[in-house]
Amino acid sequence: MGSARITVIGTGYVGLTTGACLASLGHRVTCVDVDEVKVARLAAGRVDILEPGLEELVSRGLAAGRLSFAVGSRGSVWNAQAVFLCVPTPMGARGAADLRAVEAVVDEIAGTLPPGCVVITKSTVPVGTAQRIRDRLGRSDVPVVANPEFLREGTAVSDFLNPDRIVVGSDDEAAARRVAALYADLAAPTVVTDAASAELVKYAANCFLAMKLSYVNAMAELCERLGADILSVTEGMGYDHRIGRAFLKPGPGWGGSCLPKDTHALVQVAESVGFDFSLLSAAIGENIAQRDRIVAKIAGAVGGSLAGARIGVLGLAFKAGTNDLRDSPALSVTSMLAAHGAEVTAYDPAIGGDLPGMRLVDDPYQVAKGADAIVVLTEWDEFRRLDWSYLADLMHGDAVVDTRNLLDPPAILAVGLCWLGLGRPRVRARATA
Ligand SMILES: NC(=O)C1=CN([C@@H]2O[C@H](COP(=O)(O)OP(=O)(O)OC[C@H]3O[C@@H](n4cnc5c(N)ncnc54)[C@H](O)[C@@H]3O)[C@@H](O)[C@H]2O)C=CC1
Ligand SMILES: O=C(O)[C@H]1O[C@H](OP(=O)(O)OP(=O)(O)OC[C@H]2O[C@@H](n3ccc(=O)[nH]c3=O)[C@H](O)[C@@H]2O)[C@H](O)[C@@H](O)[C@@H]1O
Repeated sequence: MGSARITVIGTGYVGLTTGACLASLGHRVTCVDVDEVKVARLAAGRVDILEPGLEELVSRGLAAGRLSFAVGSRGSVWNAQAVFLCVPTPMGARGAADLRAVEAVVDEIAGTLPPGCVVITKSTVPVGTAQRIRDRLGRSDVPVVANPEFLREGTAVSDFLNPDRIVVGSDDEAAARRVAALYADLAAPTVVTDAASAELVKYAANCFLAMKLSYVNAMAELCERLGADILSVTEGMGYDHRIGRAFLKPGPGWGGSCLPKDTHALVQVAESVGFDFSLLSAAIGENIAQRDRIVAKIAGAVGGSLAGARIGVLGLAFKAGTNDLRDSPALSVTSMLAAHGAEVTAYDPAIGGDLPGMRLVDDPYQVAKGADAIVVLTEWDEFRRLDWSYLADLMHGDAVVDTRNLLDPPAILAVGLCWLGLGRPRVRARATA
């Protein structure tokens, strides 16, 4: 397909990035959503999610006439050659993926899809979904192709345009190759396979990453108990090409809109075919334990009890570079602190407004006023550049709990504060030791 007519349904992180990037590759793209306000803002070139380069790409697409926005999918597919489904597939009952949005869209478009148009699942969907969509569409002239997306939030545009690989799977190989051709200009390694394998690649990759993180978080805990330093341990591991350096940073647990729901969904899919995926279940359990350990560490830093303790939190997003709070470990930790009776004041450079269980402020120094401890939960770069001497003056206590190992311990030590990282030796100022 040289320049194709494409409809993208769902304009969230994946849909909007897909639409804007495909338009930048020369395709003519209509992006559709049920949210009328969002569509109106996008049509005016306004992007509300924090994604470097996305707003510029949307503006360029609009100006070139290659990108447009519409409400409702039924009227937006009649002349499409390819329709991408990018709607949410959140965690549903017993951890399974909730496919109601996908099914609703399929029902809406079934009657208006032109013959030969390819329907593509870019949403993360369990094995068998492409087949179920085919059955639901009831259209022998409309092939369905699974084409999972691997972009990360915060780097969505650059990940989409520089993918490690493209995966396309269908029981109609020609249709899979037509979809692969949409990305020809990206010159990425391409896996052309059956639909079930393509669907499983996505879960296999996300769940592997989640297991790697649970492993490294457990290793950090072991380092603390054994007197080793996780930085040296992961450095030593990372030089092994079979392991690699990426995804070896301990933190307050892995979160976000995908790893948590996808791990649960795969455990559930395995269960449905009689396989107890205990390895993956253990990684999920380890992720819950990690949050408990962080809360215990903070309690220990303020003398054992959180009741009445004043905790200043730096960072709420599930990772730096995004304003997404979905399944953020930072939010679970802050709500656990509040549930234990702590008074939480929090700051995040990308988050404003009101959040339950905390006072949200718009200046990092305000979290320090009268605080017994400052806790770093998201690895925003700007926290490295804070004036720790000023923060120490504002604080009541002396503990800095750095759950991302982000800060420079000697700088904290130099102003008389105590630094506690994850899996690292505790650093305490000599005067207060
Ligand atoms: N967020 C991410 O980094 C990634 C997400 N995914 C997968 O992509 C899918 C979408 O995720 P996000 O983009 O994060 O979701 P999102 O929540 O950011 O956006 C989804 C959009 O779909 C719209 N929508 C819902 N029902 C609709 C309908 N019936 N018709 C039209 N629009 C509808 C919503 O209004 C919203 O704008 C999920 O399956 C997710 O697992 C895959 C890779 C990366
Ligand atoms: O399916 C998805 O939605 C996406 O899920 C993740 O991307 P994302 O959710 O944007 O976040 P990651 O960068 O993977 O981070 C996930 C969590 O792990 C944590 N993390 C990551 C790396 C690390 O070294 N340490 C660590 O604690 C992050 O803080 C965050 O809470 C995958 O990385 C993407 O490939 C995938 O497309």
